[in-house]
Amino acid sequence: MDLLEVKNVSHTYGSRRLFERTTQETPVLSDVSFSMQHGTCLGLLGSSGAGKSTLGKIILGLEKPKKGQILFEGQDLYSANAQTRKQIRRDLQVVFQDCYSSVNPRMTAEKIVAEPLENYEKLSPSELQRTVARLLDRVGLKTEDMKKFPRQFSGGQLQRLNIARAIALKPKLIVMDEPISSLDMVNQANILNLLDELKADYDLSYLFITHDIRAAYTVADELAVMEKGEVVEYCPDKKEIFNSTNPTVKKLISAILLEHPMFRTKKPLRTIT
Ligand SMILES: Nc1ncnc2c1ncn2[C@@H]1O[C@H](COP(=O)(O)OP(=O)(O)OP(=O)(O)O)[C@@H](O)[C@H]1O
Repeated sequence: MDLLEVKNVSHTYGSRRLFERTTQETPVLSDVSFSMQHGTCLGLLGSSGAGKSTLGKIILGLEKPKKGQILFEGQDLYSANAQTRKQIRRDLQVVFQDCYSSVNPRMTAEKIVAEPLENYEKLSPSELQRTVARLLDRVGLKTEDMKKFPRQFSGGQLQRLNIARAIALKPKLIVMDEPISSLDMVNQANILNLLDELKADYDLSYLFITHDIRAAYTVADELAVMEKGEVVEYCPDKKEIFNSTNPTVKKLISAILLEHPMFRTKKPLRTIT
C-alpha cells in the first residue's frame, strides 16, 4: 500500500478586490496526483508561487482542498474519523523553513521536544527526560541544551531542535518545507547529512519541498517538479531529471548543470553538498 497518495487535488484561493462584492477564485493547484512509498524521499521542486507550500499544507491536513483526496496509508485524511486523524497526525510530522516561528519562544528545548511525547505517550518524568536527551543527542545537540530557550540557539541548532521534535514520535512521513533555506551553506550541508542519517535510522520518508534543485537532488530518491499549480515532471529515479525536456525543469537544471558529474569538465568544480 502507498504511504501517501495525492489524488486529483485542486485548490483555489478567494480574493476580493476593493469595492467589489464578489470573490474571485484564483487556481493554485490543478489536478495534482502522485504517490509515495514507505522509506522514500520525494523532492518537490518548483519556483516561487508554484503551489508547493499549499500542497504541503493540504497533505498535512491544515488546508482542505477544493477537490481531490489525500490518502495516508489508504485512509482519506479529510473524511477520516477523529481517532484515525489523531493516528495520522502522529505518523505525519512537519519541519518548516522558519525555525524561530516554529517554536514557542517561552518554552525550553526540553519542553518543546517533550510536547508531542506528552500528547501521545505515557512516559514517567524520568523516562521523558531520558528520551528528550537521547533525541537531542541524535540531532547533534547537548544534554545541557535542554534548559535553553529558542533565542539561545543559532538557526542551525534551532532547526536541529525542530527535527528532534519531528522525529520524537517515530513518524512515517515528515513534510519538510524549505527546511534548510534560511541556513548558511555549512549548516545546510550538515542538516542534509543529518536528514539522510535519520531517514535510515528511523525508517522515515520525507516530502522535501524546495526551490533548490541541488538540495533536492542530494537528499531525494524521487523528484517531482511543479509549475503554476501542476506537476509538470515526475522522476521515480532522480537521475531521470537530466533527461527531461520540460522547459521549467531545464531551467532549474541549467543552474547546476556544471556541478553534476555527468557534465563535469576538467575544471575543478564544487561538489553538490
Ligand atoms: N492564504 C492564501 N491566500 C491567498 N493566496 C495564497 C495563500 N497562500 C498562498 N497563496 C497564493 O497561492 C500561490 C501558491 O503559493 P505557495 O506558497 O503554495 O507557493 P510555493 O510554491 O510554496 O512558493 P514559495 O516557494 O515562494 O513559498 C501563490 O500565488 C500565493 O500567492
